[in-house]
Amino acid sequence: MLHPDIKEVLYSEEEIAKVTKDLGAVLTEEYKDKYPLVIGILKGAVMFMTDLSRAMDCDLELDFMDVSSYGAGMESSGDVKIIKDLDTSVEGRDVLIVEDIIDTGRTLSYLIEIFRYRKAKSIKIVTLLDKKERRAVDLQADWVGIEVPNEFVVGYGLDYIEKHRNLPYIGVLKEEVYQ
Ligand SMILES: O=P(O)(O)OC[C@H]1O[C@H](OP(=O)(O)OP(=O)(O)O)[C@H](O)[C@@H]1O
Ligand code: HPA
Ligand SMILES: [Mg+2]
Repeated sequence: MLHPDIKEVLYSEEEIAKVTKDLGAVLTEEYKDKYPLVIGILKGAVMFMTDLSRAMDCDLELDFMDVSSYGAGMESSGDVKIIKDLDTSVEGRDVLIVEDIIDTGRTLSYLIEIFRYRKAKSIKIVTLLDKKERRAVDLQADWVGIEVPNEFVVGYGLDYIEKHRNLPYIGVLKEEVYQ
């Protein structure tokens, strides 16, 4: 049943699974002899990371990093903080950053700067969702699952004040929920 806070489902569980499987096949080819360090950005990317990595039929290493730029609101502050760093060194590694959504691009441009400074061999980005209209900095993903309209979306990892990450689909919140 549709959650009462959700106005509309944008992408169903089945559509997300198909996009993820297709991206997994492309990434399998790209990384089959590279033993990449696949880095999920907590918490939003958790669902996508677990499904995508299982769709990649090659050896890889998983790690997680938690950065925050949004606080509790709906607007990125641009002030990115590391909440949890990686356990692994990126030096000399082929790094694949996994994100649930790119919005302003600030989170990822900060991470790319850090991984460059730490001497990663290559740094690429895969994101399930790309909200291109909202970009505030020059940042492009290498692989995009779905381009999303400029609406606040939740589900499949994405939250509104920590809620709705567990919805199996991606939907748009009703205005009355955040107004
Ligand atoms: O392109 P940007 O404007 O930087 O926004 C995208 C980032 O914002 C969200 O994370 P958030 O910082 O809200 O934390 P969360 O993943 O724990 O929800 C999302 O998961 C991305 O990581
Ligand atoms: O549309 C969004 N939904 C949830 N979290 C987000 N972080 C950036 N954009 C979004
Ligand atoms: Mg995030």
